[in-house]
Amino acid sequence: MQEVSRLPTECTELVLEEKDAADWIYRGEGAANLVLAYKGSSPSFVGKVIRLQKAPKNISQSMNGTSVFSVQECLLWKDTNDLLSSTSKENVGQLYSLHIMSPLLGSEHVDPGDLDLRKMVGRSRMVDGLYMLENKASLAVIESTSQSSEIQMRILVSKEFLESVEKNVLCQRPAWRVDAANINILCDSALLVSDHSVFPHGILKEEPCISVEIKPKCGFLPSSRFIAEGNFIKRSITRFRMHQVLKHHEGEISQISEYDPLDLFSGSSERIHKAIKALFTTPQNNFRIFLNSSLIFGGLGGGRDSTDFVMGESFEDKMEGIIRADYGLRTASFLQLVAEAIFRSGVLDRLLEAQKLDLLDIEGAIHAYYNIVSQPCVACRDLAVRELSHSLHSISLEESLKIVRDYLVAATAKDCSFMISFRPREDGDPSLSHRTVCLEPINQNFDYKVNFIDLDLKPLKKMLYYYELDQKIVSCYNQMNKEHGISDTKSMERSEAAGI
Ligand SMILES: O=P(O)(O)O[C@@H]1[C@@H](OP(=O)(O)O)[C@H](OP(=O)(O)O)[C@H](O)[C@H](OP(=O)(O)O)[C@H]1OP(=O)(O)O
Ligand SMILES: Nc1ncnc2c1ncn2[C@@H]1O[C@H](COP(=O)(O)OP(=O)(O)OP(=O)(O)O)[C@@H](O)[C@H]1O
Ligand SMILES: [Zn+2]
Repeated sequence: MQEVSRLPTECTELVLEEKDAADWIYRGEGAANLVLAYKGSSPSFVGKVIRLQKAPKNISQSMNGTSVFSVQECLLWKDTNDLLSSTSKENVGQLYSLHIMSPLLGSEHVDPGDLDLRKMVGRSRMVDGLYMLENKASLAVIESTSQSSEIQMRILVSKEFLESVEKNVLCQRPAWRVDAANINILCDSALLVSDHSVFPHGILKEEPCISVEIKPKCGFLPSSRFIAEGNFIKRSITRFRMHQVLKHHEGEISQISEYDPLDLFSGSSERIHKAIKALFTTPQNNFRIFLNSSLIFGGLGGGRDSTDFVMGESFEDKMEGIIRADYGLRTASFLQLVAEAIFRSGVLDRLLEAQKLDLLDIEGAIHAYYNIVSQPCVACRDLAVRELSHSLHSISLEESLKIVRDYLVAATAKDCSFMISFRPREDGDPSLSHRTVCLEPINQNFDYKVNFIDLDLKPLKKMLYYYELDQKIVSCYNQMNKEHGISDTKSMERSEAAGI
């Protein structure tokens, strides 16, 4: 607690009011949050984005409303520092990202920031070597070793600010996102985080920064012994690829993605390159590119099925002055650069390990879930499943909690995204503040950094939904295979031929 007294005591409260709304512009959104970037000049906000919670219009979509922990969730996360004692449930996401996801993925890739602590209000305390500054709606978490930086913090937002922002961004939001949810205007705070599409101070120095956002999804094939025989296809085709078939079947996408997560997570530079090229061809909501924070490629707001990927002039033209390759070669060079940096960073190795915490697959974890909620197991209504999995219903509560906890952590790792940002490095620049990668064919160096985004806690009550969706994905895939005369064996042979 002593060190905390070194922190400034005279603080000014930060509240975003209606008059501030014009300074915040639409950056993007997912199912649960809407993100705004700052275009004003206040030093407190330059280089930041705010993440606002959304409120689903349809109650059945409100799975993410983790405003209150259930009794079982309290059991699940009881050993996680501070998660349950947080004064505001909105802070849970931050603590989860800090205490659970950051150690798994590497703290250097999880939300570094440089917000001025003097703007922080409220009381402070120290927990496990971390400064926690907190008031009713704000929380900053600062590593005790950190000189001047925070990780992320909440700021207060007025209802009028939210209403005004909601109006301003409406025309930029994809219609299907507008239909699904609005900004939650009952929320009185927002998460303020570093804008990962720029380098710190990049805007002020006017250096070009090109940033790629990738949602890689699950990068391994499950091998759990609890997978039912009828679902064996899961061992040879990724969930992503099977889910594509379902999405296509349901008209959610008009084209099957060429991307296969197994390539991206393969650890082979050639296959990573193949994955990046496939993502560029069929970006869906898995790939977008920003130039100086503006989207230049891919769908805004989690575009599901954009066919018009490039905004304005061609991507090749946009790379002029950034990639020093001849006209016609810049796009290919850039994709090679992205692949090379991902390969060298090793960042996906850690993400894959986190995803693999899902040891038993949902077909195993679902039984542990029912042990925890003490309800009749829905999966065991099927006799064959009951026989295969009966051992899971005799394990201890602690074992069940561990299985489900690990499953949910893995679910976050399977759904998060990362942003990899590049800025050309001046020849002869001796500073070594970031990692550097060289685009060999043209001998051009770039600084790069990698940051994970969307490391939210998944609610326990999603387990049944996960089980049902999994069954739906597999049965749709099997059905399509049957209709097209492709047997499981043939699918497996194809996968093997593709080197999977
Ligand atoms: O189940 P999935 O794989 O479809 O993942 C959902 C994502 O769909 P997609 O990546 O397009 O297939 C989905 O993304 P979109 O809304 O489709 O862009 C969400 O990320 C969802 O998470 P949450 O409900 O916001 O916590 C994701 O749900 P979780 O399964 O991660 O809980
Ligand atoms: N820190 C950040 N820096 C820059 N851009 C960001 C940042 N956080 C989010 N974004 C942008 O905002 C978009 C939506 O954010 P995010 O993925 O956190 O939403 P979400 O609703 O939690 O997503 P999901 O649908 O996966 O649950 C991202 O796709 C990204 O383009
Ligand atoms: Zn069961």
